Amino acid sequence: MLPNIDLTTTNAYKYLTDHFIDIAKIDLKELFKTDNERFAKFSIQFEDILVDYSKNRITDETVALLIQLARECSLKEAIDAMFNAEAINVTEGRQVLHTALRNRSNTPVLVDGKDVMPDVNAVLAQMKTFSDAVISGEWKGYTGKEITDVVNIGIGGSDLGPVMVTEALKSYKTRLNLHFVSNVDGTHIAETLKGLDPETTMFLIASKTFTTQETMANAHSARDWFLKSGAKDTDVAKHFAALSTNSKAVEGFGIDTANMFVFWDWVGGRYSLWSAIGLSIALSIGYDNFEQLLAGAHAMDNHFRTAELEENIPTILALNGIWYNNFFEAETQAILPYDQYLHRFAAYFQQGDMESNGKSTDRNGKPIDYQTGPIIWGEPGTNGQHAFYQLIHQGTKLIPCDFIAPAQSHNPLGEHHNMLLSNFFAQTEALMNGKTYYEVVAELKASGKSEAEIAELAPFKVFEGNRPTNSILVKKITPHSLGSLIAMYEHKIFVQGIIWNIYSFDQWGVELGKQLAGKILPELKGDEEISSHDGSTNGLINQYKAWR
Ligand SMILES: O=P(O)(O)OC[C@H]1O[C@@H](O)[C@H](O)[C@@H](O)[C@@H]1O
Repeated sequence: MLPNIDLTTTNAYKYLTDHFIDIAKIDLKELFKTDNERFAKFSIQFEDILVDYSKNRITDETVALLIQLARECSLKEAIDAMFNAEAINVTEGRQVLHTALRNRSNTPVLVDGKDVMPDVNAVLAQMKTFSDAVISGEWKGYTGKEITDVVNIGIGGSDLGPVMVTEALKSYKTRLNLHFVSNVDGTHIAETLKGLDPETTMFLIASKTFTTQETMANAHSARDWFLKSGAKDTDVAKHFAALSTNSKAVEGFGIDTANMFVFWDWVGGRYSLWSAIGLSIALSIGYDNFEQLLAGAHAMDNHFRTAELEENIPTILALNGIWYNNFFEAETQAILPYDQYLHRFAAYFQQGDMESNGKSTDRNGKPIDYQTGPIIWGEPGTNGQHAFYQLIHQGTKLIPCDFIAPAQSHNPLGEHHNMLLSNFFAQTEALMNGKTYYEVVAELKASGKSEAEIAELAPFKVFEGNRPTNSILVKKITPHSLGSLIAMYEHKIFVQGIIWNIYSFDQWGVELGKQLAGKILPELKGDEEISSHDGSTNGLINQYKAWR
C-alpha cells in the first residue's frame, strides 16, 4: 500500500515553512561566495550524466529538511511498493510496472503470483524479429517491394514518447523513414500520406485501449487509402501492425494477430514507450539501440531504487521542485534542452508530468488545499533565448528551469557546439547573478552615455538575478543515456506524487471532454438548430453549422 500522509502535517513541512522565511531573503550568489564546496556538495554524477543543482535557493539545512519531508512521507516504502508490483494505481486497480519492461537483469516481477518477465521478453523477441525483417528489407509489401516508410498512428502516450525518442536519436536512424499521425484533424493524415506510396508503407496502429477516437479514425482512413491503391483485404497483413493491450479490438479491426504486439494494463500510456508502443523506435533506430534505451532506463531504475535519498537524483530533483512549488509558489517548471535533437523533450514531459500530477484530490478522496503538479513547458536553446527568456530573466514570475545539454555533439560542425554550450553556461550564470543597478550604470558610463541618458535607461537594464536552475550535462545523447534521462524524470514525477499524496498513475481529468464530444458529435450531423447546451455552446455550434 502507498503511504497516506498529508505533507502539511509533517514536522519537516513546519520547519521548512520557518526556514523559507530566512531563505527567501538570501541571495544565491552569496551562497557561492561563502562556500567553496557548494558545487561538489550539490551535484551528483550518474554514469555519463552530471546533475548540478547547486544554483538553487537552498542550503545544507534546506536539503536536510526536504529529505526529512521525503522520509516523513515514507518515500522509500512507496518506491518499494512500486517496484514490488503492488497495485499502487488504486483508482484503476492496477500495478505500475513500466520498470519491468526495461528490467534487463530479468529478476522476477510477480503480478498476482506470476512472473511477468517471460511475457515481456517474448514481446521484445517478437519486436526484434519484426524490426530486423522490415529494416533488412526481408519483409516485403503486397507487391513484393521493401518497406521504406513507417507511419505510427497513435495519440498521447502512444505518440509523444516514440516521437520524442525517434527525434532525439535521429543520428542513429535506419534506412526507414518514420512518420507520426496523432491529430483527428484530417489534415494530419492527409498531409502525411501525400508523399507516401501504399506499396512501400507500413502502418503501426498504436493504442493501449484500441478505442481512442482519434487513433481509430486515422487507422480507418489509413486502411481506406491503402485499399484504394488496389490492394486487397488480405494484403492488410503485410502493411498493418497493432500495438495494444486489447487483442479483441485489434482482431475486430482486421489486423492479423500475428502482427499484434501486446503489452499489459500495468503499463500507463504515458510510460509506454518502453513497451510494444516502442516498435516505431525499434524500426527507427534498430532493435539493438532500442535495447540500449531500455538498459539506460534500467540503470536509472537501479539508482533510484538503491541510492540513499541524499544521493538519489530523481529524489533530489523532485524535492527541489517541491521547494519552489509549495514554498516559493512557483507555478511552472521549464525544461530547456540545449540540443536540437531533444526538441520534443519538454512536450513529452508535459504529458508525463501534467497528466500524472495535475490532481486536486488526495489519496483519501479529499480536496487538496496545497499546490500539486506544476505547468511544464519549454523549447530548445538557443531558440528560446530569442523568444521567451526575457520573462525568465526580468519578469515578475519565478520560473525554476532545468537546462540540459550534451558535451559531445553528433554533428561537430566548426564552432557550433562551443557556441551552443557557451549559451548554456551563460544563461544559468546570468539567471543566478543578475546585474545590479551599479553594474548597469558603470557599463553605460563606459559606453559613453550622458548622465541623463544613464538615469533614464538604467532601471530597465537591471537583472534581479537569484533565479534558480538545474544544469544537467550529459556526455553524449546516446540510446543508453537518453533512457536514463527519461527514467530520471519519470521517477522525479513519482516522488512528487508521493509527497503530494495524490495518485499519479490515473488520468480521470481527460474523460469529461471526451464524454461531451461524444454527445455533441451526433448533433453536428444535420442542419437543425441546437438548443440543448448553454447559450455560448449553442451559439458556437449553430454558427459552425451555418458556415461549414
Ligand atoms: O493508447 P491509447 O489507449 O489510444 O490512449 C492514448 C491516450 O489517451 C488519452 O485519453 C489519455 O489521457 C492518455 O494517457 C493516453 O496516452
